[in-house]
Amino acid sequence: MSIDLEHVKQVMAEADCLFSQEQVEAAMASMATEINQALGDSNPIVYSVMNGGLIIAGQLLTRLDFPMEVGYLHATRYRNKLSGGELFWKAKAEHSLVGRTVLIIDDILDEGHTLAAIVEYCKDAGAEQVLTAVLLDKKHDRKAYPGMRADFTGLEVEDRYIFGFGLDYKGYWRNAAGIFALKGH
Ligand SMILES: O=P(O)(O)OC[C@H]1O[C@H](OP(=O)(O)OP(=O)(O)O)[C@H](O)[C@@H]1O
Ligand code: HPA
Repeated sequence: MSIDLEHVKQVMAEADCLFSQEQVEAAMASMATEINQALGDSNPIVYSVMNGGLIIAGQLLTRLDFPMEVGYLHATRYRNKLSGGELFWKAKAEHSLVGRTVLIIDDILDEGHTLAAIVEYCKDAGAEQVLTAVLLDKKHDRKAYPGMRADFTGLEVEDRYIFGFGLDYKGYWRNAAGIFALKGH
């Protein structure tokens, strides 16, 4: 489906900037410090969750200072819409996860169904320990289970439709260097 580029530009022009690039980078630096302390000796496999996890993973990984293997998983449940549906797997792990520590990196824990399913998948595949890191945790009471949190969180974000730093508006603005909220949502 094609989208009107003028509309895409208008969305950015009208959006509210919730966090600047500097604030996001400071949050990633704090996450990296925590992850370096927690996982330094665990020889983990680190997976980014495509597509949204691409930017945060790329920028977080260079701040991590220990040996690791890196790969990606691709699971999606929003598919360019503003609300989530059933989880659709596009790519699963290429490594054996048996006995391994796995770190999953994603852009956002919104309702948490995506991360919950990925953690379950990794455990079913034999991972000894599965940890999760998200740039954003959206504040609301609709989590997959009460009190759900990632092991490492960068920033808490209000309950609006968010884009930038990997998060998209209808497939666009993943490249935006800040965290933005859609006008009226
Ligand atoms: O916590 P949840 O409510 O499950 O939502 C979070 C997930 O939604 C987004 O992915 P999406 O399905 O939009 O695919 P994308 O990464 O390709 O944008 C985001 O990147 C997370 O993976
Ligand atoms: O607020 C959001 N924005 C973009 N993608 C998302 N996936 C889950 N929540 C969001």
